[in-house]
Amino acid sequence: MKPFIYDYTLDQLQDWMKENGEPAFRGTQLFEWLYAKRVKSFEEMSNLSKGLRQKLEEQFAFVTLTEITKFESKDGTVKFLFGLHDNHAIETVIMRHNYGNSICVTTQVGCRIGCTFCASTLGGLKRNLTAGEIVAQVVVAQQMLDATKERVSSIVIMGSGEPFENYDATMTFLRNMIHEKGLNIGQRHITVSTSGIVPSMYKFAEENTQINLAISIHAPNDKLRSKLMPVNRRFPFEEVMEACRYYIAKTGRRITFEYALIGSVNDQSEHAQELADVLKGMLCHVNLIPVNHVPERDYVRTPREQIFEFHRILEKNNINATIRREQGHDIAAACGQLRAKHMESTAG
Ligand SMILES: C[S@@+](CC[C@H](N)C(=O)[O-])C[C@H]1O[C@@H](n2cnc3c(N)ncnc32)[C@H](O)[C@@H]1O
Ligand code: SF4
Repeated sequence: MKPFIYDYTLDQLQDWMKENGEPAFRGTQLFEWLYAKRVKSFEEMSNLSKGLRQKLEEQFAFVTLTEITKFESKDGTVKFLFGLHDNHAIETVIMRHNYGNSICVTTQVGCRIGCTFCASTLGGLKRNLTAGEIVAQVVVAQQMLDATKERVSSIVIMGSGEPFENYDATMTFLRNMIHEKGLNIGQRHITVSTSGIVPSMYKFAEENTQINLAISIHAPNDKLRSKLMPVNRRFPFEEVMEACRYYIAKTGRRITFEYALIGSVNDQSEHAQELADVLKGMLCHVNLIPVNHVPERDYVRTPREQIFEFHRILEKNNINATIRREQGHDIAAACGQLRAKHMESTAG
């Protein structure tokens, strides 16, 4: 199979041009066609010679995603189920906010991490996405928004999969998203979320970017976290915290902790106090997320009053926290659910 043209960075495209007897700036032109003009074929790249377009066509594949379904929620959220060339399916979501459009991208087909509350991991990991398959999710979303002259203004890597277990593809994707000759998305408007893959957290601290880092913490201690997230046995709570402290010291940047509130499991006032004690003095923010119901799990949501109480305890302890506003609930926006349903309906 031919590699995807979106798998490459600008530098790599320039190198390819030079190796093929073309000046490096042709690589820049190609990059602009892909990201700034968002054409759908090599044929449309009118400032490249016919011979060069043919060569590109022979060596690279262009389209990587086919739309299986698209759901639109009342609040403007759009959820795509895309088919890949090998018949796997992935989800991508566009969320409309008053400050702009945010896109939630997927980095793997499924996930092997096994968090007990997450639909993405139900069938295990099928495979990593290539950088180009992650890029294409944003390009297709932007092509849809082009019709109404809107743009993707922020990106969250919070779809299915663990981005820090597909590190190189995720970094290539990020570099292409922030490039000024491409979609030029502000680094501070991009967030990568991890379940706490410690070696990749250290690596990310050295990348010298302004991209936000979010850690899915979901518990205030080692014991409870191991129950909810088996990955905690590989990278224990204290090691994750140590990596967070290193990241903050190295980058001077604030970390976001994501905490899904699960009724009577991790949502009691003692949990809030314990979390506050652990995070005291850290440059951080806590994002409280009422857990999305996953039919295969019997977790229930925390009652509203307890969510507010949890929030109050954090704030009283000077821990900056917000309760996440939910979007797309009416189309099962919870990550991985649309794909899980699709797999069920196509099985056998
Ligand atoms: C699907 S994960 C993808 C990124 C990465 N694998 C991670 O865990 O951070 C994105 C976020 O969704 C959260 N999440 C997963 N299932 C959820 C559920 N049923 N309800 C609420 N949040 C959930 C995760 O904990 C994580 O914070
Ligand atoms: S929450 Fe993230 S790491 Fe955990 S299973 Fe889901 S996608 Fe994987």
